[in-house]
Amino acid sequence: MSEEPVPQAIRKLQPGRLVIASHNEGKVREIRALLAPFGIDPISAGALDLPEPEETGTTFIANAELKAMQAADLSGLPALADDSGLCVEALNGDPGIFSARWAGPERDFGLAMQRVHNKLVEAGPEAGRDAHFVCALALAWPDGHIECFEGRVDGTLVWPPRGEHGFGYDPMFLLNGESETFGEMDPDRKHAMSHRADAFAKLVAAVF
Ligand SMILES: O=c1nc[nH]c2c1ncn2[C@H]1C[C@H](O)[C@@H](COP(=O)(O)OP(=O)(O)OP(=O)(O)O)O1
Ligand SMILES: [Mg+2]
Repeated sequence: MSEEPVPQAIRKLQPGRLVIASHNEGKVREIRALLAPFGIDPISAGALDLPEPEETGTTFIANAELKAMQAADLSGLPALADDSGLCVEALNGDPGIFSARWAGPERDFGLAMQRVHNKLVEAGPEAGRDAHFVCALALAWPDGHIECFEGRVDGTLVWPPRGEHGFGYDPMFLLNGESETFGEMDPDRKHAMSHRADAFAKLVAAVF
């Protein structure tokens, strides 16, 4: 069996030598699963006790960049950050970059999903249920070099939420063409077709 050539960057990303600049367990789990086929076993920002930066950016990319740069700076290791969110067409893209903040300080996504639903009810019966997830990934190197990639998937919102898998808004998101919400889907299936998988494929194509 012939071996795949090992590209330059993957040699630099040695096991235990990449930080996932996220404090969200659900995301860290998904990013670990996406990196596993490359033999990369990353360290999480939480395990390194890195602080959670304030997300002052006005775009997903800007927030991913600031999280990745801070983690690379403080750890001296390459750092991968993810800034993501749910954008609802009838709500002009809300909650968007504020998706985590809609869950309040307790990060209660039952509450966040209820808020989305309430706003759609307020918007009236003609407001559609179309929505998309966005994932911006930023890979920052300790020398200051940074690379960014954005992924997206389109779907519709269901009510009530369905399923116990995943995290965040997964139980109310139905990917176009699917019958199970991201919350009902087997995690491997979600990892293969999510916005995070889309962004990750772009990162792999460019970096690895
Ligand atoms: O696949 C997903 N399935 C469901 N919900 C999702 C997903 N991807 C992002 N989301 C929602 C929830 C999350 O909390 C927020 C991201 O906010 P975002 O600031 O990027 O992440 P976060 O504050 O949870 O962790 P951190 O900034 O430490 O990476 O969007
Ligand atoms: Mg955040």
